[in-house]
Amino acid sequence: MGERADRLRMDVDDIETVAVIGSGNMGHGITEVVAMAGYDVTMRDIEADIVQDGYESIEWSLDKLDESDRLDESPETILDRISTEVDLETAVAGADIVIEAVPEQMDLKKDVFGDLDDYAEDGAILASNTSSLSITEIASATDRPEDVVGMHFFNPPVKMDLVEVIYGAETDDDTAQATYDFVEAVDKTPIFVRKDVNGFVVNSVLGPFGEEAAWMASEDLATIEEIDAAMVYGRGYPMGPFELGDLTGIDVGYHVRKEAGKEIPPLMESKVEAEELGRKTGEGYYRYDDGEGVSYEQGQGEDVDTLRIEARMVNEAAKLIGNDVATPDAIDTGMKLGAGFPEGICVRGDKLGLDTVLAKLEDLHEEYGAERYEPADYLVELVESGKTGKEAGEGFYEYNTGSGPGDYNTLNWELTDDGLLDVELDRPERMNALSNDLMDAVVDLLESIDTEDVRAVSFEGAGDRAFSAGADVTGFADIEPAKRAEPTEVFQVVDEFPRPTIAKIDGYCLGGGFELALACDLRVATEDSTFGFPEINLGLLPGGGGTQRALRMIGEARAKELVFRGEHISAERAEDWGLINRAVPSDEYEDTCADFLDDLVSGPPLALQHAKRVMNEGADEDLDAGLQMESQAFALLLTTQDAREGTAAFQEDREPEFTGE
Ligand SMILES: C/C=C/C(=O)SCCNC(=O)CCNC(=O)[C@H](O)C(C)(C)COP(=O)(O)OP(=O)(O)OC[C@H]1O[C@@H](n2cnc3c(N)ncnc32)[C@H](O)[C@@H]1OP(=O)(O)O
Repeated sequence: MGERADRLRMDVDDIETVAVIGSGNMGHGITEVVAMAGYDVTMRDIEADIVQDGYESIEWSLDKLDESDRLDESPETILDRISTEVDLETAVAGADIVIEAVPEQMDLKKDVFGDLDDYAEDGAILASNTSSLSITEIASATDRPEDVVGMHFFNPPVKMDLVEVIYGAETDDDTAQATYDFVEAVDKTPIFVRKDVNGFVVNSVLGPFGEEAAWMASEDLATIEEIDAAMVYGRGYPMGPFELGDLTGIDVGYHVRKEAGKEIPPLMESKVEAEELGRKTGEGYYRYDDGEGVSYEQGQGEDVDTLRIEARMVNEAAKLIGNDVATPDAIDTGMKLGAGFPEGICVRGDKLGLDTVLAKLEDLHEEYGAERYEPADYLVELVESGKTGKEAGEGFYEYNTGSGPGDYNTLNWELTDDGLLDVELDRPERMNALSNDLMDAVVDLLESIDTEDVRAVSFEGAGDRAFSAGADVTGFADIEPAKRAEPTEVFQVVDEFPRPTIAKIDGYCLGGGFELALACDLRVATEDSTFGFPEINLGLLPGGGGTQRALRMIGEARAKELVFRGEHISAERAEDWGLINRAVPSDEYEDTCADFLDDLVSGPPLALQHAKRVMNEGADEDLDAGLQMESQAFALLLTTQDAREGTAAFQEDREPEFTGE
């Protein structure tokens, strides 16, 4: 066990050895994640056969990851870190953190925690992977509730990025912080749930998604298919509420609501009574065994009152924030990573207008008198103080009001002292797909930043899988064709930005993502990156300049091959065809990018600006016109201080210092 001078100063660096209790779906998934991150881990279950099944599932999963090149090490190396055990005392001996993942029954969990209290090392973190039970009550089975914390992985842990870190009533801050840091150390994204509320964050907000939909269908306000179609095609959710209910099991949500003493929508009640519980029983809201299964279509449900469902989710978020359970950022991260929402619910609330959301809830409350529509105090407070959302400049978040770039939900940026504007597309859970929000953020950043402070711009994608996998296809249903008939602003703004731009590409660079990279001046990629215009497979064409920029760059035959066939090409081929400047091995990538950027940042700003302009504009002109533009720019640059400095430095055999004057 790691040395700990003072157990209250628990730190992630103290954690070396992990025990996972339970080898079912969650238990073996968590074991795999922890071992992949380099920790020694013991997985324990009550019988040798059961724990062996879990181990074999890990072997299978690691092989699959290996086949698709998703492992940094061999499956054997990772498996070597995993041992299996049946005896609980042996399993937890020496473990710095114990993660319990036994079935969701309070009595069973309390038994396990009672035993952990006896056997686990003094000061070890005792974490429960419960998705719905009270951490405070689980902790009450021990004499050390300050060491007990919730650590809710989502299913399947290997694929899902989110982990909720939940405080019980007595959880020590150091325990919670070390757990949070440990989640990051195993390459997952943690969010704090600072109070032990029913449903934690994700299930609290997600609750009304299925429930309000069921109330609406119970009252014949719309059909199941209409509501699902409206939420998916109209509002961009990855699944309809009924489709999701059938997948997770209608009884699951039903029991959670029953235990919380909530009123149950009649449709949900009748499905549970008839034991039509979803996919697992062959019938739920849809019929699977004897029917066509999920059967909604685009265009259905255009009149469905989707605000009713979204207003209730926004209200849940407001309750969590007002009660200091979670921040808007944590909630939004949770909903995107844990529930696949196209954007955070707080961002969505701000866009809908919190006054609109409040008015909807008040109308419903007046009509039905039901507690579920009662507006959260915090929501009322925001609206009364004029913080009604994005349009007002502040809601759950503060927005940029035009006095310079601000913080963005889907994009991170930093301007270094030497003038590098470092931009990160930040939607790793969606392969950094370009949502309207993200494209607006890029435009806002480039248009509001003071160009004088910038010497070069670099774009990269967050996470380790993609630069960007294209425009966000889930938002296509919202686009009005008439509005899309003009070139998309973001590609123009990047193309015309008066400083050199570079795309740093590590992973998928597809569709609109590829077009963003092509709108940059230069492109450096890892050899493992993949490029392509898959739009044709969606019945579309590259709509962000791809047909035109690729054509001019690589000629008709190759551009048409890319666009017509929609196939992915390797970085090697992209380099060979002249689509990118360099394809380099991963271990040379950062250095190569740094070399490019050093040259751009220390180069003469005015000369770079004019070189970029005449090359961009000249590409569309005949040679004479292009040469004319070039000569004019050359003459103009001769009058600059930078040109004098450059020539003087050459003669004096020193490095020039360009100032842009
Ligand atoms: C004007 C411009 C037009 C366009 O750009 S149209 C879009 C063109 N792009 C595409 O068609 C690419 C779509 N994406 C893919 O084909 C695949 O992804 C990849 C090959 C890039 C990776 O495949 P895999 O490794 O199996 O990952 P995964 O489970 O498909 O993706 C992880 C999550 O990312 C979401 N996602 C990926 N690309 C997009 C996208 N373009 N728009 C919206 N979401 C996207 C997925 O759905 C999924 O999400 P979940 O985990 O919730 O299932």
